[in-house]
Amino acid sequence: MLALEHLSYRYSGAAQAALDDVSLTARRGSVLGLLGPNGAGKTTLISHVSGALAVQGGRVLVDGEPLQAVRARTPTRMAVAPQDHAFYPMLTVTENLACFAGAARLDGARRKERIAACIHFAQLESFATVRAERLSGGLKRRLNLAIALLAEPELLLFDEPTVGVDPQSRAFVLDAIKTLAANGAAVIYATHYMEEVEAIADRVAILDNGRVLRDDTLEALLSEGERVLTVRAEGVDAAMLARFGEVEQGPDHWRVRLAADASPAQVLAALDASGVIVRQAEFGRYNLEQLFMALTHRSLRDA
Ligand SMILES: Nc1ncnc2c1ncn2[C@@H]1O[C@H](COP(=O)(O)OP(=O)(O)OP(=O)(O)O)[C@@H](O)[C@H]1O
Repeated sequence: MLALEHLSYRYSGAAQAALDDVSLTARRGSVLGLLGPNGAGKTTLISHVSGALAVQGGRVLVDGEPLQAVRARTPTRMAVAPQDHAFYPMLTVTENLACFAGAARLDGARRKERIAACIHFAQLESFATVRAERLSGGLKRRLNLAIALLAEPELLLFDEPTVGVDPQSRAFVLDAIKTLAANGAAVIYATHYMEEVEAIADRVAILDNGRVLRDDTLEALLSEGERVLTVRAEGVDAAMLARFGEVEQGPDHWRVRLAADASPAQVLAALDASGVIVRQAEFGRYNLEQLFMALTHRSLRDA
């Protein structure tokens, strides 16, 4: 549904591009997890789709048509649940929804029906008459979600919607987003929590320094791990390992992404034959965190 093609963006005065040749697709019925540390470019990317930033280089297409044209004709086809709280703190939950329903040009019976449906979807019934400023962090996020859903958008973008949220609301928000995709929406979910991406995304784009390092199905990214051998040993050098696959040296270990025809047993036998004493060897799956570290040489949590 949404296609970003070679999108590049540099903030005025910035030394580095915030987005550098980013190409990605978001499909109906699917969650695209946008995973990257602070400063990776997630918000910049989302701001393009929300219309907050004008395209400098590349294209943003919705079903093949330029985003700007689609937005001008049907502005409510897409919605963003931003990182910040996007509501009026002095108004109650229902008053906020009524206000945003007006802005989305919903009226009459449909307006009433959508407000009730969104309150119900975000499970905010007990808080309908509570002023937004008095809600907990988790409830505020749920209000953000309810507002984003008012006009039944086909494309939904979430920017770190669970930051500062209690575990119960976090689980609720993740489930709700999964349901929206299952009902046919195209969802982009930006976060730096890889466990959330593992929980809800069908496809994952790993973003760092404005560039897409990987873009693949979650399954494909996770299955890469079956071919990774980590070794802790004295006296190893890269040349001993290079013929078995791609070699990386960590602070106290060597990691080999095994080539298709290499097995962990072959590597260990070769090290043994070279007189290396292996202290520890580990063969297993990459999870997203390890994949991220392998790609960027830093941790997602510390980044
Ligand atoms: N208004 C701005 N002016 C100049 N540079 C900016 C501006 N907003 C963001 N940047 C820079 O652009 C890069 C991408 O930032 P962006 O906010 O898109 O990243 P992010 O992945 O959303 O991170 P975060 O989770 O911290 O919001 C960063 O280097 C950031 O410092």
